[in-house]
Amino acid sequence: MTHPRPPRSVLSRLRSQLVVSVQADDGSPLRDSRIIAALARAAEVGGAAGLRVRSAGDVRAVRAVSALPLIGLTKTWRTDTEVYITPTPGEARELAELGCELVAFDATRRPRPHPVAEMVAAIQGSGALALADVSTLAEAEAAMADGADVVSTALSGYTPNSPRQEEPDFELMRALTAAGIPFFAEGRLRTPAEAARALDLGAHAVVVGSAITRPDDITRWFAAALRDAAERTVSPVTEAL
Ligand SMILES: CC(=O)N[C@H](C=O)[C@@H](O)[C@H](O)[C@H](O)COP(=O)(O)O
Repeated sequence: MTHPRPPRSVLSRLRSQLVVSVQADDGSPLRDSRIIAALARAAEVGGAAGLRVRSAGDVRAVRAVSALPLIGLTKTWRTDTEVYITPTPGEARELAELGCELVAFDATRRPRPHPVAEMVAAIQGSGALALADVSTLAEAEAAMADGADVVSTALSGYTPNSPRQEEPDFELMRALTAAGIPFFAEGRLRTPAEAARALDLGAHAVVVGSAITRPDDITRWFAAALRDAAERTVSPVTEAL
């Protein structure tokens, strides 16, 4: 059976908009589809124009409460490959068939179970747009040549080929714009100012996850900052207590 691809107007709907990634990691107390659906609704109420959601179960739960465009993905860790974001055509097809307008998949240049072109064909053939998660400009160029509709900077900092850094990869954003490649800015965007800067650098849309939907991580950032500060100074007033 062939599926019509969603109109690319989904992309125009997302132009210059905020997409919220609503994911809970394994082991997080939030890893429950009902909680993910509530977080997704909260993001929608706050003004998100799209949602990025992990797993078929979470996609079903979010679809039931929101009509926003969905970017679906799976995270499947295997021993034979480092590729874990939607590694197989079967997973991609399931997400598209559940109604995700876009399916995100790892399009990095590492040993992979399925070629990028095969993933793109599976996604587009099931009626969704193919969002290639990349870590470098070269990977983005290759993914576009293989037919991807748009790329995301989601994997910069997480592959051997990309710089590990605390900041979002603004350099990669600049390079993608210079190369004329449409991209979603994603990864380590922590503040509204950083999100706005990504748009200034040419992002089509901006995807924010942890800073909005991972309170466990946000707590870690605050706790670590306080630990560092406490090592620097403790006020004598406090010391006396
Ligand atoms: C590297 C990887 O596996 N990224 C995942 C991709 O879906 C998610 O864990 C991130 O939360 C998402 O990319 C948004 O980024 P941030 O949470 O930094 O705003």
